[in-house]
Amino acid sequence: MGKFITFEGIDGAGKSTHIAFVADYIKQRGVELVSSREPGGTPLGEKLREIVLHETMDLETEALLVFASRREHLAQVIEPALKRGAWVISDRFTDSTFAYQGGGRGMSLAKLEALEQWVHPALQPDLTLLFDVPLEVARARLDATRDLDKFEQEKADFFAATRTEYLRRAAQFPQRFRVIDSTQSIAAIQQQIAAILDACF
Ligand SMILES: Nc1ncnc2c1ncn2[C@@H]1O[C@H](COP(=O)(O)OP(=O)(O)O)[C@@H](O)[C@H]1O
Ligand SMILES: Cc1cn([C@H]2C[C@H](O)[C@@H](COP(=O)(O)OP(=O)(O)O)O2)c(=O)[nH]c1=O
Repeated sequence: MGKFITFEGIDGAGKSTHIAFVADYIKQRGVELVSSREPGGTPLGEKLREIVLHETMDLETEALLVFASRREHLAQVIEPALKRGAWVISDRFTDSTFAYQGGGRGMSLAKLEALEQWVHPALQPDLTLLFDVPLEVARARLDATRDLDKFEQEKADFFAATRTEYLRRAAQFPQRFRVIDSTQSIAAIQQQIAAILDACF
């Protein structure tokens, strides 16, 4: 079996910045690597991503759509890759649903746990890198760079609740989570990530 590594954090925390670095670091070890993202990662999942990121909908519809995208991602990409011994890195996975639909929007965590049990009863990431920053830092980074999607336009209290739920998950599953202080410089963060990855080989 390969290894499954997920990247998490509130929008603007710096996740995307480090994915290419991690991909290169793993490939240098001669390991087959699959790099993917959620919502998305498959043709159907990418269609669902467009809908989830840009349309207003009932909260439970939103949760069901991200889990539908995930089921397809697992079936088509993640599970076959891990079985053949490849490593998979995913920009977001189920912790995002707990943080955004659970923490941010207030959906019952018990319902999300039921969906998680349904969609991937036996699989959890081997490693989850949680990029953690204060809200003001994330907001300033976002404002400086890009047009904002539906989630990125949410207010500070939404992201405060999202961040709190991420940190709760990290405390609940300390064996797979590594919380990275993303106020550090990019170089310092990459040094920390390299040390974390070295321990995985
Ligand atoms: N450690 C850092 N220090 C300063 N700027 C950063 C840092 N990490 C990321 N950034 C910048 O912040 C912005 C958002 O980063 P990004 O990786 O796109 O965040 P995310 O994928 O978590 O939403 C980008 O312009 C990026 O260059
Ligand atoms: C995977 C997932 C993502 N999301 C949200 C979080 C992000 O705001 C958004 C995906 O954006 P993101 O992955 O941050 O992409 P980009 O870097 O292009 O902005 O989807 C959920 O609300 N629930 C989920 O389960």
